[in-house]
Amino acid sequence: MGHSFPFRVISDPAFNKGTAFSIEERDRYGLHGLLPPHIESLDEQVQRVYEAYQRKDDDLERHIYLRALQDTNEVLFYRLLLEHIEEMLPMVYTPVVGQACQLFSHIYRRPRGLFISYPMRDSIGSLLRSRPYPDVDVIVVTDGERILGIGDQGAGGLGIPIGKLSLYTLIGGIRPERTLPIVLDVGTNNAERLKDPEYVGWRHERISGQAYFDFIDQFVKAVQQELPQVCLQWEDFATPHARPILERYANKLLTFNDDIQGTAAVALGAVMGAVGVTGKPLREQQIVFLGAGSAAVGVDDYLRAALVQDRLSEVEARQRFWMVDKDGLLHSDRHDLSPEQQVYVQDSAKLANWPKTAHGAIGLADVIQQVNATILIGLSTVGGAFTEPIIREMAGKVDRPVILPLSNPTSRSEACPEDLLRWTNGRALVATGSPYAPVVWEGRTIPIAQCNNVFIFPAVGLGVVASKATRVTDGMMLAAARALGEHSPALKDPAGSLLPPLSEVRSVARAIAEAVGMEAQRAGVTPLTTRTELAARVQASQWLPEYGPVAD
Ligand SMILES: NC(=O)C1=CN([C@@H]2O[C@H](COP(=O)(O)OP(=O)(O)OC[C@H]3O[C@@H](n4cnc5c(N)ncnc54)[C@H](OP(=O)(O)O)[C@@H]3O)[C@@H](O)[C@H]2O)C=CC1
Ligand SMILES: CC(=O)C(=O)O
Ligand SMILES: [Mg+2]
Repeated sequence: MGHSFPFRVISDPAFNKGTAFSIEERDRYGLHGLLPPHIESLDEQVQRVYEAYQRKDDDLERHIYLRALQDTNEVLFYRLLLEHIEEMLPMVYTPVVGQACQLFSHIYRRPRGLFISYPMRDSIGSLLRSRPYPDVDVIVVTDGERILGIGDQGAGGLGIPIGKLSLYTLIGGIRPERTLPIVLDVGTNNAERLKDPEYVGWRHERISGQAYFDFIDQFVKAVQQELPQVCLQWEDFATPHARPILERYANKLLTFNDDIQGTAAVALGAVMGAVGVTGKPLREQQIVFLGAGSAAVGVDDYLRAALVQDRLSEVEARQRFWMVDKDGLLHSDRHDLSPEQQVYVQDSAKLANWPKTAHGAIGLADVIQQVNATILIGLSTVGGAFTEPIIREMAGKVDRPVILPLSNPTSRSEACPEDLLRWTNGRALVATGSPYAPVVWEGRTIPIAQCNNVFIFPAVGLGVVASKATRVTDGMMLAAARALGEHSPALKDPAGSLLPPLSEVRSVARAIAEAVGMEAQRAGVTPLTTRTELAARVQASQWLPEYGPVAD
């Protein structure tokens, strides 16, 4: 038996106001009796749910509580988050969302988003037509294979698109009912998930090779047919799939890969802030990376573009990168590298006298010993890899070492800020992928910036929606990075954070969205308008969680 509309209005999280429904609305929708008689304001509701939240005594329970609130009343969920953004972002996003993905099958409550599983590959169009709301501005899709730094989570990976889209709404102001999280369930190679009797995904090893790419093609075609204007964001795909997918579709639809392009833009923004503090121009930096996967190579590509803009030749710019992966430094004698990685190899002839392992590999410690590194970036998934000797060695050769351990979640961070500041006598300029509390050093409180693509993707979403762009170009992402860099508190105060505080993230998102929209016009991927008109559209498009009239 289906529900009548009066019941739906309180069971649909996009329209539900709970105890805030007015007398007129209660009359109109027949809600008397279903709700307690006292009518609350949104502020009173926020107070009540915050009290309930504070009663939870572990982070996973806090995550579950917030997700349940999101599935009950979205305005209230987003208002609560907005008022407690620093406290709650880690609960809906990294690090706690990692645990939520691992335990997805155990904490699953209500449907949100779409499961598109491989056995249903010939009905993707009809699965998309089951979406709860007709108009969609942004899809975040994952196949669950490289969830943060914790690997293959199969269908549990859906937790990431749900979390990312919450931030598109919270920060970018994309209306909640116009977002759609999707998991492409192509199986899992995670033995623990496969043997878990409660696993909710398709119990099968991952589909690979041509069959995998054909499936992606079927998905993209169905999206183009059903939602031709949507922005399709790829998230947490493993490197062998992430780059080919991006290259195949970037020029054909409104799409981007957040781990490659969003990470690159935020890292460039943070580096710009850091370079402003050190006083040493970008063209004088030597940049060492631990990790050479899709995130790291994405960051290389944008930093390289910035180095060339700073008057280095293409060849000189490439030589500034020292990339270390599991098999050591990337150099010209290695035959295991992808074309994107080969751009960053060092000439092996120059390394002849460097110390090497028995297998001929050059590790991070040796690179730091041989090179006067000024910037050290971690995108390796290896918690604690920036050890005390490595950091002390680096800090012995540079006044203000820039150290960015960017891997997520917290357990995978290459170092914790407190150690980095201790080992460098408070001189390091630090930003991390997951959030950390400020560090007190010799009586000074040092804020730790969260260098995470959360500063970019919601703003890019807002920019493309407001400007009606039809593509996301690298130029638009670089414009986002520059706009973010200009908001670095460190530019005004050398003791300030490299990136803005979360309390300013919505206003910074508007500035980034404008820069993205202007660059989209320059690139010819959106109709022309004035900066003033664009700014007005950005402002008007950024939804604020407030109760409005209920749609009939
Ligand atoms: N802060 C942020 O905004 C973002 C952070 N990230 C984080 O970045 C990390 C990496 O993501 P991604 O590039 O997509 O993942 P990949 O798996 O593609 O990359 C990991 C890289 O690290 C290397 N690596 C693994 N173990 C070691 C080791 N012991 N020593 C040296 N190198 C090692 C891998 O080498 P090999 O190829 O040889 O295995 C690979 O090059 C994740 O933790 C993710 O959470 C990602 C996006 C955004
Ligand atoms: C932040 C992010 O996108 C990641 O760690 O994968
Ligand atoms: Mg990611």
